[in-house]
Amino acid sequence: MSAPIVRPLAELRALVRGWKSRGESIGVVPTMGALHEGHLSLVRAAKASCDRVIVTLFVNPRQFNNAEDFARYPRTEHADAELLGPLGVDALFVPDGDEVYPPDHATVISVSGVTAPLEGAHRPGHFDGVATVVTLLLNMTQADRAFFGEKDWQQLQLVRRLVQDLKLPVEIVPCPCVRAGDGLALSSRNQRLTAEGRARAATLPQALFEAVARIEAGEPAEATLAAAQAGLEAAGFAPVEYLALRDGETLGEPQPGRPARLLVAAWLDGVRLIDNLAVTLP
Ligand SMILES: Nc1ncnc2c1ncn2[C@@H]1O[C@H](COP(=O)(O)OP(=O)(O)OP(=O)(O)O)[C@@H](O)[C@H]1O
Ligand SMILES: CC(C)(CO)[C@@H](O)C(=O)[O-]
Ligand code: BAL
Repeated sequence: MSAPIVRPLAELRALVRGWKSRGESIGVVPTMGALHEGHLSLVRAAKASCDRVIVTLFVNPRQFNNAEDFARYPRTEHADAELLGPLGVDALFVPDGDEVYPPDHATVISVSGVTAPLEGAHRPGHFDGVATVVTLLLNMTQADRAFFGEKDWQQLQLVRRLVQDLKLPVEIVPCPCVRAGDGLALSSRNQRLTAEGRARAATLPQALFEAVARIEAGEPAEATLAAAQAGLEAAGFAPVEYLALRDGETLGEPQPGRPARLLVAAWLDGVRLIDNLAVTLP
């Protein structure tokens, strides 16, 4: 059986009111659809700790800095609902664009600092779109807990900052990145790779794992990252937008004694891939 699709906000609000009146906790998993095992792991985490689970599916036009990327983004709503049914999802909320952003919508949520480098620098406007829609989705669902994947590490730090700063009454639950057998982080954009490109894409996580091992063994980060980038370019990644060692929370310069993160964004055959790993600085 498919998960029930809910479109009007009024219908979602009625469900939420009923659940809250019975004291049931609500978890939300925000997505842009084209669901895969990465998303399903978030849903399972939500089911494990919440009485009710809402998955949202909204391909948010405001976070696409590239019109072609928006147009090509996979849209598989009915297959998504079928995948979610057996997991016991209570509602797949698929709001209409006009209800999320009516013509007179005039509010933008902008988080500074953590959003400035990396994705923020390469996708202008992207994080304003994410912050605005996440705030809307949290308000629309009234969730007690919201589940986000560590695959989108910088997005996760943005959401944590946003929730703290706006004092939103929701707990943000980070969920580990789910990878294919060859290490590639699952992502709906992987579907755009050819079979040959998909095989080569595993070079990306392999380069990250190797660089992390070297840095943790005490090799100088700068030279290690330069070698890793050259390896990626030799494997056909072009351009490598960034391959950077950062503080895991602020995304600023890494600090001794604090968790660090190695993050990458690189294009392979016209498909933009991102990934990241934890680094314990020696
Ligand atoms: N491999 C994964 N492991 C864990 N969580 C994931 C994974 N992929 C996506 N997520 C999480 O699922 C949520 C929805 O992500 P989204 O719908 O953008 O999926 P996606 O596959 O990452 O798509 P995209 O191709 O846009 O990157 C986010 O919190 C994201 O971090
Ligand atoms: C959090 C999110 C659903 C907001 O549109 C999106 O950025 C995503 O899928 O990671
Ligand atoms: N998973 C992040 C959504 C995006 O790339 O727009």
